[in-house]
Amino acid sequence: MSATAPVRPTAASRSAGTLLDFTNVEMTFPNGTVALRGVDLTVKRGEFVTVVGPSGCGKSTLLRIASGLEVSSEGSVVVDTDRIGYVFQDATLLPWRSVADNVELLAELNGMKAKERRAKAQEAIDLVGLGGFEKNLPKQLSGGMKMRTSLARSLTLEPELFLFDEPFGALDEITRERLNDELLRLFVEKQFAGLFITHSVSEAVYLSTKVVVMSGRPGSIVGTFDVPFPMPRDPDIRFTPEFGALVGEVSHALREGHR
Ligand SMILES: Nc1ncnc2c1ncn2[C@@H]1O[C@H](COP(=O)(O)OP(=O)(O)OP(=O)(O)O)[C@@H](O)[C@H]1O
Repeated sequence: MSATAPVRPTAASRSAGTLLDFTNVEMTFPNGTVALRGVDLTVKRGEFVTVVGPSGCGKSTLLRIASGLEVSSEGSVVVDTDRIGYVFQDATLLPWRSVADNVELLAELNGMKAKERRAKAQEAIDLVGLGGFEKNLPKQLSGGMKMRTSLARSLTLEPELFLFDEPFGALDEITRERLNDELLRLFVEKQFAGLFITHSVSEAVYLSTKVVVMSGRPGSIVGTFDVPFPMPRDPDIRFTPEFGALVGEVSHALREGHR
């Protein structure tokens, strides 16, 4: 197989509710760096899939290929939706725009009419708990509030598939845990499918219906773990022996894949 941009799905994958399907995906950059090799990955409706792996193993590359920002050099990538949300490591807010105007940006770029996008933005702002901060500029926000603004901006487009590139990595633990709970609430309420990147194994297990472990570069998948805990999740689940045991198993696979 040769370089492939994302393509539309077949009837079979559509009926299985598959939104994203990677088969034998490889990524070699023009400078010869092989970032991904033989990656098979699916994300279906109702799933929240988290990818953990060592630094530089190709996690962001995988997300960029899923979003269409990058084209894989080998393999097939099938994406069954146009409504893709993307939240980056950095909130990427425009410093001169207020929270409300930042949240409206994607809808504005997509040509949504002013009245509709204002209503959508306000709904998204309320959903992420930023009501009352609409007029604030980014410099007047905490790190957590910036990420909430970034989340709200993507929510205005009502994504079916939401891609998250380690969005909470720079936040303190309390804020991160709070945002994990907010994200789970949104996942249950808005019913998007998620593909989430993190370095934190406990964050991965807490958020996900499935955790995928990648090896060191070139990244390939060395383990897949179904997470059996029901949604919505009780934050105290983190302190149960079952949760600890699964975190242990994923951590073990991560260490093995990094040898
Ligand atoms: N445009 C590019 N050209 C050449 N090499 C690249 C390019 N983009 C990424 N790489 C390389 O590909 C590998 C994977 O990068 P990527 O950012 O996907 O890793 P990552 O797992 O997300 O890393 P981290 O966890 O540190 O964010 C790295 O070695 C990186 O240097």
